[in-house]
Amino acid sequence: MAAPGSCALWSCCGRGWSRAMRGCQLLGLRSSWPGDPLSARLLSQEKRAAETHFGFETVSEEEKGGKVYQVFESVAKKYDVMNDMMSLGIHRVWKDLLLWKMRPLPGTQLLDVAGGTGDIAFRFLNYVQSQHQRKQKRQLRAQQNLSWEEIAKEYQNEEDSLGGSRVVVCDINKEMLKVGKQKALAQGYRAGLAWVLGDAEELPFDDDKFDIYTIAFGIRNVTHIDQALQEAHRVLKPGGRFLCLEFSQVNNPLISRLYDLYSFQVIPVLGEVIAGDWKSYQYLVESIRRFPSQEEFKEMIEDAGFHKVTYESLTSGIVAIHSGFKL
Ligand SMILES: COc1cc(O)cc(C/C=C(\C)CC/C=C(\C)CC/C=C(\C)CC/C=C(\C)CC/C=C(\C)CC/C=C(\C)CC/C=C(\C)CC/C=C(\C)CC/C=C(\C)CCC=C(C)C)c1O
Ligand SMILES: C[S@@+](CC[C@H](N)C(=O)[O-])C[C@H]1O[C@@H](n2cnc3c(N)ncnc32)[C@H](O)[C@@H]1O
Repeated sequence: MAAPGSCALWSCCGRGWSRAMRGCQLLGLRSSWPGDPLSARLLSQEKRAAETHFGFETVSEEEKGGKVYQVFESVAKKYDVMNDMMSLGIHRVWKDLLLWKMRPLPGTQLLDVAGGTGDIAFRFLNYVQSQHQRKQKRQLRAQQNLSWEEIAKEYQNEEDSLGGSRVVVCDINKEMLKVGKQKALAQGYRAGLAWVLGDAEELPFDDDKFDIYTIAFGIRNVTHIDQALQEAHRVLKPGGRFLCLEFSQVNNPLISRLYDLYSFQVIPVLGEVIAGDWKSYQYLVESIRRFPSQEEFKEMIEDAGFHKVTYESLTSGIVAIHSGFKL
């Protein structure tokens, strides 16, 4: 396996330790010796608290990052085709809806975390480009006496065709980014697009930098969701918006039965047949069941400091889009 975002794993272990220390400090135990009974109890509680889930499996927090890395390293090349096959193309509609909800303005600086192979970024670039072109056409129509050279010049500046908008795709997985970059090249996306290797829990960006933060089908895989939400809050400018598209809780009992059947009986089989990878797709369906409900996730977003948090369930709650603002 390639180095699984080695810095991310280091920082994960480091954070576990520093959290334990911070907990002791808050309890006024800074000078206590790990050998005394109270400290030993606190440390063993900390050790238990450091367990988490990888699908239905209980694993240590340190292990989870590496396992998630392996999943996406393994599926990267077949990722896009799998999504179309498994969802019969429905994931495209969900992603389009995320963009329609976002309605980015000219000049928007977007950070797409866990951006993988670039689906949200490409939609963003299409959206801002078509908005900009519409505006440009309106302006050119209003200026009747321009020469053809002036008109041609308006259309030629590629950077400017986005009206100053930019998107940064940030993902922890080298293989997913590699597929994304190849796709961008093949589909002609170049201007206004950057690819950054980074962990949602420790974003490599300054404070107050972006207008919009998106995370689509990503947050479910993160070890410390609360930490990722705090990072989203940190990197957004005041007034900036958080948008998350993620699997959620189905609210119709009949659809829920069919959904379970499809998820557990069909998806891993498709994973095996198309991508030669049953386990990764078993993890996908298990991780979906482990993810908090719409209301629970809304509270987590509020706890991270976001305001005006709302959500919209799509396709009977199979997925939901959560939105919040940094004020
Ligand atoms: C490793 O981690 C991952 C790997 C990835 O490739 C992707 C992700 C993240 C995910 C995305 C980027 C989104 C795209 C991927 C998916 C949507 C796959 C996950 C799918 C589910 C958990 C199930 C829900 C699927 C859908 C809503 C798509 C529509 C599918 C159907 C309508 C099923 C049609 C299938 C058949 C007719 C085949 C025969 C099926 C059976 C014998 C089983 C019984 C099933 C049914 C009778 C129908 C199932 C009905 C539903 C699912 C309910 C649909 C409800 C409505 C349309 C309202 C990643 O993390
Ligand atoms: C299901 S894919 C979603 C990709 C893309 N957003 C989409 O909608 O198609 C999940 C992505 O989350 C990434 N990921 C998992 N844990 C992460 C973390 N801690 N930080 C950043 N990205 C992470 C994976 O590498 C993977 O590319």
